[in-house]
Amino acid sequence: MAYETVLVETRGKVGIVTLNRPKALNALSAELVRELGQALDAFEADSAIGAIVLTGSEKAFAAGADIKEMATKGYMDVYLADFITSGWERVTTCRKPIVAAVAGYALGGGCEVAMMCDFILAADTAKFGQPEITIGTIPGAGGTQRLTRAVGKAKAMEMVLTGRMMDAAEAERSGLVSRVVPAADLLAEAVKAAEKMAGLSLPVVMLAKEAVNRAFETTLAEGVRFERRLFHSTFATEDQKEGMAAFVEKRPPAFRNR
Ligand SMILES: CC(C)(O)CC(=O)SCCNC(=O)CCNC(=O)[C@H](O)C(C)(C)COP(=O)(O)OP(=O)(O)OC[C@H]1O[C@@H](n2cnc3c(N)ncnc32)[C@H](O)[C@@H]1OP(=O)(O)O
Repeated sequence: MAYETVLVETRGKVGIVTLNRPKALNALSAELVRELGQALDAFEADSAIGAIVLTGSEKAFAAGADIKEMATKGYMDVYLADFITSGWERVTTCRKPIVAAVAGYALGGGCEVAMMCDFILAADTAKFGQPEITIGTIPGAGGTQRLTRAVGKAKAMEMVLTGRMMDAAEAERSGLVSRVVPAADLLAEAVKAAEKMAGLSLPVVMLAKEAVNRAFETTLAEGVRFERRLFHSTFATEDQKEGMAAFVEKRPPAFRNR
């Protein structure tokens, strides 16, 4: 598949998608979002891939939806096309784990796409924000919801109502990102985390991801019941037998994704 706006590569069991519109700070055009979806489809379908890294450039993970493409749209254009939902949420339906590796700006839709990933590793240069209010609109790809769940109401309100950006250190303190690393190490660290996941049992990793995501959708009691059922189901896998036998026998496990 030939891509124009993303670069796609593999390193062992890790698929890497790099957003690639450097002159527009990786603004998320319709074409880029479509190609991102195609790249994720390809990695999901590839049984050799166990985890995915989504990244951008040194200057920008992504500076948001493409404002030039969006500026003249009318209500019927955005309503009938269900603008933002269609295509963008492909990241949230990906069953394999996705790490966002963020350097530079992750603004508007860029911040929203990063938050759709399973976790965010940030370079010390990263800046997160929802500046839509400064251009006369509001977040439309989950920013008001996911940011609030990640950092709490006070910080989310300030960011959404004023457009203030958060730097990497504040993002880590606030729970938006899992870790901050030097910019030069960002991709290597993200690939290392992805390799770790890709070396585990894919079905069990998928179950774990599903269980954590359920925490955002349900009550504590329901979530705990759901988790217990998934936990029980791991005992039907060959990989649970292999993982525990390997521990007892003091050898590395050889998972077969079964
Ligand atoms: C998804 C929704 C619904 O939530 C909506 C959104 O995402 S709305 C978009 C939210 N994002 C923003 O408002 C950020 C817009 N960008 C900026 O504020 C600045 O570009 C910056 C602070 C990120 C960086 O500033 P600077 O270093 O001065 O670079 P620029 O000269 O401004 O930008 C370089 C180049 O990139 C183009 N650009 C940047 N962001 C976008 C964008 N979101 N859409 C389209 N194009 C963008 C910018 O226009 C420049 O290109 P040229 O005009 O020089 O060709």
